[in-house]
Amino acid sequence: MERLPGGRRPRLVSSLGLGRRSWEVTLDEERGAAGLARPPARRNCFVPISEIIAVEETEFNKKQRNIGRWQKMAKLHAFTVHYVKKARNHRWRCRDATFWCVDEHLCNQWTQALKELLEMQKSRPKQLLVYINPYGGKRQGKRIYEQKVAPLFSLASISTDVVVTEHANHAKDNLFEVNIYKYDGVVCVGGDGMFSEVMHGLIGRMQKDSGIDQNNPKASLVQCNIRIGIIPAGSTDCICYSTVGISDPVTSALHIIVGDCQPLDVSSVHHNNTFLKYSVSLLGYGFYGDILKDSEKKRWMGPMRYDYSGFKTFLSHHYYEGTIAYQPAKQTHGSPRDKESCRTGCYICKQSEKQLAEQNKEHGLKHEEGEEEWKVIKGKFLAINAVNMSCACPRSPKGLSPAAHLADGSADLILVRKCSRFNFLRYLVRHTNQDDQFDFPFVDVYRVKCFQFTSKLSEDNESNVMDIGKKRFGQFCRDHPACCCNIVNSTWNCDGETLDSSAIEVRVHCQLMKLFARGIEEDCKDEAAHSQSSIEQLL
Ligand SMILES: Nc1ncnc2c1ncn2[C@@H]1O[C@H](COP(=O)(O)OP(=O)(O)OP(=O)(O)O)[C@@H](O)[C@H]1O
Ligand SMILES: CCCCCCCCCCCCC/C=C/[C@@H](O)[C@H](CO)NC(=O)CCCCC
Ligand SMILES: [Ca+2]
Repeated sequence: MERLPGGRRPRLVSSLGLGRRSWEVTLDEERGAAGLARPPARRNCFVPISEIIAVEETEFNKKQRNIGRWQKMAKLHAFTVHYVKKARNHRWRCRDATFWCVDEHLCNQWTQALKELLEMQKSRPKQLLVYINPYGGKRQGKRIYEQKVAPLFSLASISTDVVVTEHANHAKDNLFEVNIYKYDGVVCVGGDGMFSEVMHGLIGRMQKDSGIDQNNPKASLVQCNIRIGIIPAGSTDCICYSTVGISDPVTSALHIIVGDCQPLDVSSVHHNNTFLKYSVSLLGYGFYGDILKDSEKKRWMGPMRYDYSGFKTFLSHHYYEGTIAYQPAKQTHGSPRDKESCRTGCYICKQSEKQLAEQNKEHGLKHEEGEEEWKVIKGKFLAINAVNMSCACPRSPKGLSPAAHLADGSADLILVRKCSRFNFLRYLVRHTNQDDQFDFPFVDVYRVKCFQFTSKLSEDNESNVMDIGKKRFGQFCRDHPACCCNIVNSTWNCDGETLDSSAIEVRVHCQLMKLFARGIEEDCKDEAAHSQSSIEQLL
């Protein structure tokens, strides 16, 4: 085909068959879309090129019958376009449309042009490294990958190296050994814990290869440009749900195929200049730490373990004393009490991206310590939750902090002070409905860029190292036996992994890594326009 200046193809407009009818089909490179219209009524629809999964020549007679007289008159030539169909609740599905015509040359011209345009989608992965946790969630990871995901990858001509993990940390250790640079992305099939493993492997490997010491809490970490794709097959799947809007393996596979990219903030957790963990979703002490610790003993229950341990922990109603010091995130434009949530193309996250690029230009990788003041809060808390993202999941569809941003360089620090069981239940119920969960006198929320926490017990231990009599681990408050003030420490729940250290230092690293996702898309308000734009509706 002849090219226009700049190498572009002229607009391709042809009369092609689809189903039993003839359509005016357009390939508009400038608009980045392929569309079809049916004269004279001109009902039309367009599919963005970026949402076409694959194009293939089709043996017409095998696939399509019943198109009437055309089939008898001449040999028909056909090609099939596989594309993304957006359904309700952020669910994506793969649909196909087979176009036919009598002119073989025209058919080849269309197939060729579409294939070339797909080749030009440079953000699409060609080679992926896949880790499957066969024991995550309901133990369906392998089946989900083989039946729902692998066929789509193969349709999109993505080649894969697949590792089914044999033990915990298998994926993480493996990422330090393989040549990760030959892959366009790493896919984890499992839950938040499996994602965490892959993220630790990738971030750790990047720092190792760049000579950066992860034990230094002030180190500026090297961004990881190898994207991670999450095929949800775990118990909570909070990271997938909060970044895609649904926990659905086919939807996630399609986001990987079309090459979506969503930057993500990562918090580093240190104790005494020793690196402990990274966190992207929930870093929770008290309620969520205790649930996790109890539920780990009941892994055999599958996802139900969280309901069982959640109920038990709620009844135990333990609170913990400690001190939190934090630096507010002054550079971000939002607030945790905003009514707007982080959505695809989020303005606030875009601003943070610009700031980050400017900072890197000015200081390179050198970390500039801010002069901002530290705020200090002492108290008795039922829960201390720091979230880098909303933490929406099927159990809590708007999450623990509905206005938290995926990539603004900050975390929301939620402090739930000692209160009655009834009030705590009211707070928990608001995780699941539309009411404002921060509108309680015993709940405070701050947007922070870093914080430190020291439990009362570790403060006491530090100041009275010699006074062994004061270390009464495992006992309850002697002064008030019925007060539920537990003088043992709680545990940190770090993205679903336990962390026993009760004195930690946390810092948010803006957009340290990237996912094959695009954030949650705005709901299509105009349902009529939405349905009109689907090929199925036209046929
Ligand atoms: N082959 C394996 N055998 C045992 N444990 C494994 C294996 N592969 C991975 N793991 C570990 O299993 C843990 C839990 O896995 P995963 O996150 O997939 O499921 P989950 O805990 O049910 O879901 P969620 O994290 O969403 O609550 C991870 O921390 C991971 O390190
Ligand atoms: C009476 C109704 C009360 C209902 C209360 C429901 C509250 C649900 C909130 C869920 C918040 C999930 C936050 C995400 C945490 C993940 O990083 C982590 C790893 O997967 N999951 C858990 O710790 C699992 C945590 C599960 C807690 C139940
Ligand atoms: Ca954030």
